[in-house]
Amino acid sequence: MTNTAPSTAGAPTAPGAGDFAARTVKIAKVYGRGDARVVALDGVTVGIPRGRFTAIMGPSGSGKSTLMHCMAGLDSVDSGEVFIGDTELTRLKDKQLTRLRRDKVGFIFQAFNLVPTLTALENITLPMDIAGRRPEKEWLDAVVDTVGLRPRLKHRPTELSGGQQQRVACARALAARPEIIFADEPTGNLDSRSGAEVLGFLRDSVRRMGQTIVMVTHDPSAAAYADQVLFLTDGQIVDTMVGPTAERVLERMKGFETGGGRASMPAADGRSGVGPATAGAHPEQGPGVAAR
Ligand SMILES: Nc1ncnc2c1ncn2[C@@H]1O[C@H](COP(=O)(O)OP(=O)(O)OP(=O)(O)O)[C@@H](O)[C@H]1O
Repeated sequence: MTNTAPSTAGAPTAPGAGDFAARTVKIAKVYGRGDARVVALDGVTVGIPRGRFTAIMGPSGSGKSTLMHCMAGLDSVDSGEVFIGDTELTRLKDKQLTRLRRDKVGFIFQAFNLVPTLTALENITLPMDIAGRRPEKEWLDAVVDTVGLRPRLKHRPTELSGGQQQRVACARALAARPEIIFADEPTGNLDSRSGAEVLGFLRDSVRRMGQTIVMVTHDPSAAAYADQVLFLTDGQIVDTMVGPTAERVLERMKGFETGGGRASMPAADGRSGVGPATAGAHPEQGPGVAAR
């Protein structure tokens, strides 16, 4: 895969806010007090480009899940702003936030979170049933075929393999055509073959259906399915890699272990580092900086 990020000089304009399915502006999140105080997010400014697959990586405790939960409106921030599309989440009342999550956000978790008494198809359409929305038949058919579930639609979760259950969870997230899907370690409970299948479906849904997906992962091979990888350490985004490969992601992660976190110099090929990576750039900062 080649780097598609334009050089700063060649970029006609910085991407606008409308190019991002979700974005944050200087968000901070602190847990605990006194000796127990932990700065989980330390002023993160980032945009998640529409119609792209973005992975978030970083050492354990770097703030990946906190960032995802704050962006998805599952957790609150202490300061800063979070947008899903044009909507600023911190200004919403609880009911409005619940509605926004229901209508605009899809989730895929490590534990598949399927309802055991419902069939695969009933699980897929459950969020829309709860919202009182009728699934669009053509779209639902396309989703079911994309994840290869047609022969299994009448099966209950216990009659499905782990990989098939996660495909049901992917279809459930895709079926409602959300603005953005957040996936938290979606392959964490799967063997490598089922994991590769699920990642393939996620990538296909981005390529073929224009879905926007953000995925937290520890696995460089999983991150390599994404269009870009954001690297977090100590609650800050320190690097962006466009067109990742498992080898380059692994190499970058090793740099964090050896203390190479913040001082991320662009690689010689310009494909990594706080360099000309427009994909994760924030509109207020122009191209070239993914955060801060
Ligand atoms: N509810 C909480 N109360 C106190 N501290 C928390 C809480 N949630 C997270 N933290 C702390 O915030 C920091 C960031 O946690 P977070 O779970 O976002 O990291 P992570 O990068 O997702 O880690 P991992 O890869 O291990 O899942 C960690 O130091 C963690 O201990």
